[in-house]
Amino acid sequence: MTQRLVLVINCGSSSIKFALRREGDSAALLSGLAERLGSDQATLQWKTASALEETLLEDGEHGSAMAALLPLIEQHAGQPLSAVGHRVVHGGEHFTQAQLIDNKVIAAISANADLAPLHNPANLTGIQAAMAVFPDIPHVAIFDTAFHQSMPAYAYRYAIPEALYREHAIRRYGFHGTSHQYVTHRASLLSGHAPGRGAWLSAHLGNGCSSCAVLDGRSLDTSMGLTPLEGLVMGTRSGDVDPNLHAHLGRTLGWDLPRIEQLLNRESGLLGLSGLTNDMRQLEAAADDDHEGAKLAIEVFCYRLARSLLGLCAALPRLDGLLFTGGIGENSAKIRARTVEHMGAMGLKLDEAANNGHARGEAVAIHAKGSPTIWVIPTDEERQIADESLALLDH
Ligand SMILES: Nc1ncnc2c1ncn2[C@@H]1O[C@H](COP(=O)(O)OP(=O)(O)O)[C@@H](O)[C@H]1O
Ligand SMILES: CC(=O)OP(=O)(O)O
Ligand SMILES: [Mg+2]
Repeated sequence: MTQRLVLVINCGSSSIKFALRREGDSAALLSGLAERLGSDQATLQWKTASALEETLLEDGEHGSAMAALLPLIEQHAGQPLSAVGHRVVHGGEHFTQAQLIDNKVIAAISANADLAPLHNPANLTGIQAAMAVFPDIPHVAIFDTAFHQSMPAYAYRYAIPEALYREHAIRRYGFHGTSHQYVTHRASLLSGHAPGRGAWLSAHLGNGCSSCAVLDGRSLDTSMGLTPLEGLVMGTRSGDVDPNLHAHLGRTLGWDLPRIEQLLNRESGLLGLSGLTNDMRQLEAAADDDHEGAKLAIEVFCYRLARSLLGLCAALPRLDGLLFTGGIGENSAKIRARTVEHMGAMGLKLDEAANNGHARGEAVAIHAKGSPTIWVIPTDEERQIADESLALLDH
């Protein structure tokens, strides 16, 4: 029997990540990234086992990026696709698992757009563009929120009147579930636990950042909430602020809600603190050159992350390990070191040589002797999405 092929689309506001995966293979046949969409510098990069290529996209919108992907997919597939799996960030309370996309599912994703303004509208654009290009195969939505539906009520409820939950579904949802699920499962295998078992803290640190407590494959609590703004300091998002900030800015500066939303989602976080950039690699370089804003942004990022992780220990009966993943978590020895320095209360300590010597793309243990385990585990949201898409077709 031929192994099935799945195309995975992870559509962001200005980028599309994609992967073509054959069932059972450990590596993607083809993977790539279209970025700076919506600008005149949009590019499409893709790689296979043997090549890495890049081209400029003349009309760099999501639709034309999707159209540019098609010939690449056909060229590398060698057989028809069985499904397209789409990352969808906010699934609300309706979606606890993968869904075959139809008009009803599209309407529900659209209805959740207010709760993930940076993400759901872009996810829908990707779905519609891919459906236009591949109209005859199943399209599957995999939700960032689904994995966190196992959280107990005491973790997901806000301390506000009950009617707001009952009538308006206002509660904590959590995001990056695909990534937290993937890395904690890998950690169980790498650490010699039974598959999926163990008590883990997971730190997903990319442009969006979240932490999560996972026990035996179930999310028990996480740092993001109703929307992907709650919790940690991120690239351009503030994470937690005093909720009275909204009223204060309204009263004292006359700011309306869209202005405040813009401030907290797009102008804050590492960018806001440093006054320089949302990009951690650039911040680290600037901090090395003694840029005060960059140094402070890094300090706040690490301290707030450690505080969140220590807080999440409340959800776990013990700690088997701490996992770092995402662009920052996988690549920045400095961020890992500074964060773990704040976590001595839980007995966590890094092996400096292992932390500094970590090779990109590999899963490695980086803890000192006597410390709970600490791992760097490259995430693979696309692989998890491909697996879940195929599992849905088999149901
Ligand atoms: N070598 C590195 N050192 C520090 N930060 C890095 C490094 N490589 C990537 N990053 C950071 O990772 C972040 C992007 O993470 P990524 O997971 O790719 O983002 P996304 O959430 O868009 O998928 C950026 O802040 C980038 O600067
Ligand atoms: C939910 C979220 O923050 O996603 P991303 O990291 O892709 O921005
Ligand atoms: Mg991400």
